[in-house]
Amino acid sequence: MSERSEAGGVRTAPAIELIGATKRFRTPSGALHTAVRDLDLTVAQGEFVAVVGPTGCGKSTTLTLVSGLEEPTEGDVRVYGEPVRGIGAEVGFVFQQDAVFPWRTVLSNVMAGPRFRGVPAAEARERARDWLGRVGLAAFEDRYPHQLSGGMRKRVALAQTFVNDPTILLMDEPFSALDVQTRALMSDQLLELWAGTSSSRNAASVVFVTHDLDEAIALADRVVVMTAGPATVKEIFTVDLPRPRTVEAVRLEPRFVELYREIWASLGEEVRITRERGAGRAA
Ligand SMILES: Nc1ncnc2c1ncn2[C@@H]1O[C@H](COP(=O)(O)OP(=O)(O)OP(=O)(O)O)[C@@H](O)[C@H]1O
Repeated sequence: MSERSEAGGVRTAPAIELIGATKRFRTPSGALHTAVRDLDLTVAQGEFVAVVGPTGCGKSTTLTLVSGLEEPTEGDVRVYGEPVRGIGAEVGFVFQQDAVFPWRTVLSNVMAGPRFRGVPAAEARERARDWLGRVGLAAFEDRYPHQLSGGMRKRVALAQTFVNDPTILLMDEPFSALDVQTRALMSDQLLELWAGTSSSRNAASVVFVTHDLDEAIALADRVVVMTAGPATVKEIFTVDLPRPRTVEAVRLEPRFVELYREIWASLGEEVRITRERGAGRAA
């Protein structure tokens, strides 16, 4: 049996397990659409896994199964060895869209999560300020989201997520709306924040969905290639590049280029299948 951190024990189960997970949705016409099919994936505690796959194949649906927002139609989804039931307190999300409250200041946005979880205001404020410092926004705590750049808003979103001390981070194309340079800086910042959790008992495990194979290799310990929809795991590649990494430097390593070529051979085939099926066709 897995032990929970509240008991102070060491958890032995993997952070995430999807075992034969299948998800079918009923479409507006009443037909059943399979988004995820018989998917097996295990994410170890403290591991950073990137998920790549053709557009519409079922990557986001896979994340929603882990988050507890959706239940699998068949199969099991477990977090620390326990079946997922509803949204777990240990799970943090970062999506493509900003999840900031526009009417609240930066500080108030970052405090919102801990306050919602019952942390007293003074402590929540202290924790929020600590995280705003770590993401380089200490001087901006009184600003409103519309007064920030896209990259700064993303940093607020990261602070908002990490302040809740999640041990599972689900990230769905979190940086895709950013320009290339800001994106690289954000990726480095994410790697730093994630590495900062590794010395603690609650090392964070990350599942990072992206369309960008460069980003996937630069960030992850393993890259999971999904099939054309319905999504299932096609192949998993171990990224044997040393850490700490910075995304701009790691891209120049010969091993990076080799990995890119190997993974693209697998991913490109699925992208072609999806294209041949034609945009918008339901599988
Ligand atoms: N709630 C839902 N009801 C019906 N169909 C859904 C629902 N959610 C997702 N789908 C369908 O499931 C399939 C997979 O969608 P999903 O968003 O998981 O793909 P994705 O790989 O994340 O896509 P993208 O790469 O474009 O972001 C799509 O065909 C989508 O239309």
